[in-house]
Amino acid sequence: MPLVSNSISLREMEMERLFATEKVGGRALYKLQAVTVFLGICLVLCYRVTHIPAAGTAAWLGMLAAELWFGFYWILTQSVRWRPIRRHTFKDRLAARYGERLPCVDIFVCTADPRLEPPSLVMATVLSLMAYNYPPEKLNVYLSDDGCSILNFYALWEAASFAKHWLPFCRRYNIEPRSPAAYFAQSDKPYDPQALEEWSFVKGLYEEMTERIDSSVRSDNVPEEIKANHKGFSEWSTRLSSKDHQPIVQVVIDGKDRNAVDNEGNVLPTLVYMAREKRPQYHHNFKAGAMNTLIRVSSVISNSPIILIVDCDMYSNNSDAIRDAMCFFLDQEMGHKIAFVQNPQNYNNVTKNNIYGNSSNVFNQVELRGFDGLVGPLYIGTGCFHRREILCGRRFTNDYKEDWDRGIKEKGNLSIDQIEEKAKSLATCIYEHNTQWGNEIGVTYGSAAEDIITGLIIHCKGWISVFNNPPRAAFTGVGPTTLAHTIQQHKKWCEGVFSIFLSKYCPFIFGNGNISLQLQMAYSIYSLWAPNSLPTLYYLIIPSVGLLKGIPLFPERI
Ligand SMILES: O=c1ccn([C@@H]2O[C@H](COP(=O)(O)OP(=O)(O)O[C@H]3O[C@H](CO)[C@@H](O)[C@H](O)[C@H]3O)[C@@H](O)[C@H]2O)c(=O)[nH]1
Ligand SMILES: [Mn+2]
Repeated sequence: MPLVSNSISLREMEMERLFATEKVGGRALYKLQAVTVFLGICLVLCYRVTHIPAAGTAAWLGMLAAELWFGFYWILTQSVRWRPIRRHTFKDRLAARYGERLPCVDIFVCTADPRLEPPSLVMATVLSLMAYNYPPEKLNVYLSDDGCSILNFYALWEAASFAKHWLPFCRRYNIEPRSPAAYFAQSDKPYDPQALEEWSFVKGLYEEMTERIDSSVRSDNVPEEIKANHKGFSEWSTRLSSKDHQPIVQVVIDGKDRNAVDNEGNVLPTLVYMAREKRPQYHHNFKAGAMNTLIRVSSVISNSPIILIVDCDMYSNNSDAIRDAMCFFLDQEMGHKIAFVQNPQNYNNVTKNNIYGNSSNVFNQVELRGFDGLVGPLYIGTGCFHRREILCGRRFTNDYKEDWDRGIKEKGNLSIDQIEEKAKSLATCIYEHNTQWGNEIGVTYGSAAEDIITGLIIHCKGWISVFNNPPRAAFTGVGPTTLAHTIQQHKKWCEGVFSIFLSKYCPFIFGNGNISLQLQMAYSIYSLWAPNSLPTLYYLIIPSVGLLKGIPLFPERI
């Protein structure tokens, strides 16, 4: 009975999978609606072409041009609406198969300005990332400080000692979220007296630490007696400017050191501070430059196969997020094709009905899922797990096998000081000169939307990506709430993605032959945001002007 045995083996194969993919329902209805919209667009265009008036011809033709554009743009958007999919992971199967034999992970957090991104909040993010439900000896957290601020270094030093209490507390009570700032703001006092005692003790420690950090920020100074505690403070013995300074790499916690343990004797994750060299005469390439330096610096300290990139204002909200990502990377059928696992960018300070649309519901709930149905979501800069090799430029080949066991796990012959010196030599301004960094290797330079372009190149090299949107969001952060901030952020994004469209990375040119036409269209939705504003403005302004002047631009009777 070959049929039956076939179906059993197929079922068994399904049971082996670490994640499932399902189509989002209601597609037939959506497609029906889309066909009616398409017909509507055609009818509007027909009417425009066949009813050109004698008076106000130019304005009428302008309306036609705007409608042609809207029709074209609507067709582009269908690429991400046609077949959205949903994923879910099987962490129990991952645990059954691998136990704790999981790959090492390097976590990159970036910050740029202690005035705009308060060090105490950056530390809440760092602590949430150190507290993942993942073997701590396999976690390495790197903070890139583009502001080169002693305040951030001091805050990280404080966070390292608070982590000795925080990590066991998180583990014992299995709390969520693991950002102490978010947790204490949300959680109620526990009823159990013993738990309450510990809760109050840890909360007290956290508040005292935050107060010390905040007061040093207010006075823009770190007390002298504290500076004696760590050799790293001597880097700031001369006053440094954020735009002109030597490279700094300081291993604040060395996870390979047997003495680096929390107050219950468990290993701590490695924690590293980095401020890459900055000189006025060299371009620093913003966040992309920081990420590329971290890729190199981490390669001599931990060199993990997986890299998680997080903005400092986005804390980990789900301590299982790394295990979720591993369900994709370690899946036997698809894992070898997956370059990155992207989580949505959720904001906890923005309501669902925010008037500027900053909660990005359509993008997060519809479009990213639509991308996933094509080849996978774009890389959106934060909340993304990358494979190191692929971020460093590897092309897809079917025979490539990832070495999940890689990573520097044991103490080598070099001392920490020697490792730091080696890392510093990789964080200089001139290191990248005459190399392919920022071009063929690492995050791509030249656009304010370095993330989108990097993701596009990875897709063009044959890899796929995965969108993971678990019920409990993996990351949440602070989004813009005022009109001024919203405009500023949208301007940066619009400029960034439009510059991609005008460059050699234009999805229709660069993607031609490398990715499907649908994916080229999908990328273009965002690349064409900026020009989309022109017909929109025209459509808003000209009909009103026409109304005032008595020139009708819409049919008077239907
Ligand atoms: O020279 C710089 C500039 C920025 N950053 C950091 O980059 C992150 C993102 O910058 P931000 O100014 O907050 O931009 P957003 O508009 O919030 O960022 C979104 O858009 C960016 C560009 O598309 C992506 O890189 C981000 O990941 C994504 O969250 C922040 O953590 C900054 O600290 C640096 O490290 N160095
Ligand atoms: Mn931000």
